[in-house]
Formats: sequence, structure tokens, C-alpha cells
Amino acid sequence: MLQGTRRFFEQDVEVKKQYYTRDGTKKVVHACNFDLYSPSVPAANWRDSLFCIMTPNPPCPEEFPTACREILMELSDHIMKLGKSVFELLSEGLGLNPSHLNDMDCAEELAVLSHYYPACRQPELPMGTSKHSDNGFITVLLQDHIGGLQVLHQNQWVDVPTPGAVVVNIGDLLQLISNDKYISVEHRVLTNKAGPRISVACFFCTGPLPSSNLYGQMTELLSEDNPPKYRVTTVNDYTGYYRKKGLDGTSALLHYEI
Ligand SMILES: O=C(O)CCC(=O)C(=O)O
Ligand SMILES: [Fe+2]
Repeated sequence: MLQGTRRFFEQDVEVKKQYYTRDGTKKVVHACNFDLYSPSVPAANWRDSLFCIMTPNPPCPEEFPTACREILMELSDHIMKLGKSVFELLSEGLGLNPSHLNDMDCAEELAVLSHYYPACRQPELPMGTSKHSDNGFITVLLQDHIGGLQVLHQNQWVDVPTPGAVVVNIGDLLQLISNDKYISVEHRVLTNKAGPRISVACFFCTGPLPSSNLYGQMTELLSEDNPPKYRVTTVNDYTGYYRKKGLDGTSALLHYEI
């Protein structure tokens, strides 16, 4: 998939431009910086991205770019299986039945966001991706050997090892439904003189598509000493707010705190 992403981004601009749109409700979106026009975001990031909705309602296969179509669909099948297993482990970690998070449909929606970070002559200036936590339940991330991904741990930026490691990030919606038992991880990507750097983020959450499931804190985790910390929301509503706000360095969860 990393190679498929490279094939997509390194082809002729005339081919790529068929997929270029700033309409975030489309199922295949090639764009740079989804939050380019958010007033609170101070500067653009040094990357281009390709966003594809994979499940539950994918577009027709022909709508995916030919450069990565087959591998994208193959990857999606593998990531769905991996995701289901990870949600089983995460349910057990909360002391719940292994099927709990899958029964809540946390693994129902998958979107794949592939990134291309060009080499940068002055890497101290722009960010590849600004500090943020992901909006979905979890994200499974693949990255190449270039490096630059960092997580915030005890107020220090720590490099995430490359290559070959599959990274699983806890996202905001899992923090919300677990009432802070799981905390979404803040991370960022530095730019690099070497490159391009390629990564593929698989989000368990499709984002802007309408969804009716309401997500609040799991009652099994609540008690008098541990009351709900966040307002109930839908994936669609949460993602809409997250996208409107953009990657301005603050958490979208603050807006949902009770
Ligand atoms: O490029 C990366 O390694 C991370 C990308 C990322 O954080 C995201 O897409 O949310
Ligand atoms: Fe992220």
C-alpha cells in the first residue's frame, strides 16, 4: 500500500487532478490540508493526502484511483480483521466481554487516508502534520523508513520507531465512550530533508457520512464516583466539529466535556 500510495502521488498531475476536491463529503478525496481554510489553524502542513471511504458503503471500485485500487481493497479487508481483534483486546482491557466494542459497531466504519510528505529543504519551518489526536475509535498506521512521527508522552515528543511497525492509536471517540479509561494519543509528524515520506492511516470512523448511532459513555464503566464526562454524540457530528476546528493544537473533545 505504501508503494501504491507513491504510485498515486508520483503520477502526472492531469491524472491526479480528477480526484482533487475540497468537498469533504466525497468518498474519494485527493487534497492537501483538509483544514486549509480553518481560521484557527496558523499554517499549512507539508503534505498531500488521498482519503478513501472503504466500509460500510464504499464507492464503486472504479472510483478508486487505478494506481492503488487493488491494494487498497486488499488492505481494507486485512485492516478490518485486525481492527476487530484489536477491539476485542480493548474490550477485555476494560473488563468487558470481548465482543463489547464490536457490538457497539466501533469496527463498522473504515476510511483510509494515505499521505505523501515531500522532502523539505527547510524542515525546521513547516510541520508535516501538526499536533493532534485522531477523531475515530482507533487508527491503524503504516509508515515507511523515513521517520518523523512522534507521540507526546509525559510532555515530551518521542519518536515512533520505523519501519515495518504497525502503530495503533487510540482515538477521541474511544476516549469519549470509555470515559477517559483510554486516552487518545497526541501525535505529530516532522518534515524531513530526506523523502518523500509515505504513510497510510486507517481510521475506524468514516467521518463525514451520515450516521445514526449515538455514542455516549458505556454504562458498565460508570458509577457515582465516575460520572459521565462527555456529551453523547454521533460519529458524524463529532467528525464535523473536528474538521471545522482543524488541527489547531487543541482537542475537539473539550467541546464535548460536560
Ligand atoms: O503520517 C503519519 O505518520 C501520521 C498521520 C496522522 O497522524 C493522521 O493521518 O492522522
Ligand atoms: Fe493522526
